[in-house]
Amino acid sequence: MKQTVLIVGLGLIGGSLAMNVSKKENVHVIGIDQDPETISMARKQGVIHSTSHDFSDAVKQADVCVLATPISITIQYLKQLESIELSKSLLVTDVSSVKNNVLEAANNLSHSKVSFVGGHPMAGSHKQGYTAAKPHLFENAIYVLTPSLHASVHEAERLKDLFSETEARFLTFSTKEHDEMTAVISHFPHLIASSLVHQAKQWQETHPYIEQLAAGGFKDITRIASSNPKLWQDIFFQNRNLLISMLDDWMKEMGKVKDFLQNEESERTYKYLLDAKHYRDGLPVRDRGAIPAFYDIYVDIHDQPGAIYHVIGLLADEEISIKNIQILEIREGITGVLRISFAESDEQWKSKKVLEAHQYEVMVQQ
Ligand SMILES: NC(=O)c1ccc[n+]([C@@H]2O[C@H](COP(=O)([O-])OP(=O)(O)OC[C@H]3O[C@@H](n4cnc5c(N)ncnc54)[C@H](O)[C@@H]3O)[C@@H](O)[C@H]2O)c1
Ligand SMILES: O=C(O)C(=O)C[C@]1(C(=O)O)C=C[C@@H](O)C=C1
Repeated sequence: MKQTVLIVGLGLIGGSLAMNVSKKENVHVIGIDQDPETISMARKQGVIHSTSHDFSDAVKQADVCVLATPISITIQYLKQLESIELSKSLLVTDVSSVKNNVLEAANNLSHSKVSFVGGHPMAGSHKQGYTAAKPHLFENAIYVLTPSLHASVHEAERLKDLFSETEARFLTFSTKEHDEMTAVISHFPHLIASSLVHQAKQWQETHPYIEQLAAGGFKDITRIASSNPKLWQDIFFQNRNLLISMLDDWMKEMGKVKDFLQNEESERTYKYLLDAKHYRDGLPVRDRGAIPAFYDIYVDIHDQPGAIYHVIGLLADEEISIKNIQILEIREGITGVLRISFAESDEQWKSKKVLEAHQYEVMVQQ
């Protein structure tokens, strides 16, 4: 049976989801975005089949609605649903990084035709907008579902089926569990990354060479500070209470480390670093199934003669051995993506470094 899927917000996340949903048979994708340029690119590339200037009109045609806008706007759209007259049932989901206020709005809906299952694909980028969207963005990533009070298991299953092309792995959590865990592994680290950049900026006033010295370590730990500040302002305020309490814990923890240093407690300092290393080293890297595991990178290339040859040549010059290479996406005039697989993790990271040194954009599959 043909399904009509409305995706509101075709930026990094909504655009990437649309690229997957539109691959499915019997799905008609309606896209809405406030930016006309975004709509025009998505239509040209066949990522959406039609568009609308009116949310209510589009919702009336849809079987599923995906809200992929900034969180506070997603909440406004959810509230609007209450007063829209629908002739058929509508399954609504979102992609918001913080869930408490979204789920509160969804639980408050008393529309008999609307059910809501929250969603959060745990993959992204510091980049924004449709031009940063990629069909493989969610491959192997965790996709968290947070059903509202009125949703059934069947509705969560429908979403998993709709997003099956993403190859994400679905997990269901309560809103509270979700917001606590994402505060720890995403929102708070973002705040610390921004604070480290501020510290460097202040030191640069008296040490002008700081920016030249900022190498691998500083760049790795602060990459996310280059994200869209408007989006993260929203995330911080949606998860404000948890961030405040985590800041208190962090300052206590830093006080402890300060004591180690002031009291010259080298053993305890060593143990602090060792415990962190053990936990970090033990984080799951990737799934190893029956098929031999490869270590993949994704490289953005432009649609021009010799583009693939150039990438392979750079790796060959460094004697890096490639196990597999796949062209994921090349359409005339737009960027394509190469997936290159290696047998060893070291080769994967070395390739990233080599290609980035030649201005390629590289994503490592972890
Ligand atoms: N960036 C990430 O890494 C990431 C990861 C997972 C989830 N999320 C969540 O995804 C959502 C979107 O983030 P993003 O990174 O895709 O942002 P983005 O800026 O790339 O995309 C947002 C899109 O929404 C459109 N938009 C804004 N207001 C609108 C409105 N009123 N009506 C219609 N369209 C509107 C914008 O034009 C843009 O195309 C956020 O809720 C965020 O919490 C982000
Ligand atoms: O990789 C990045 O740049 C991200 O910030 C992605 C990231 C994360 O913190 O892991 C950011 C926000 C999302 O809600 C989910 C994923």
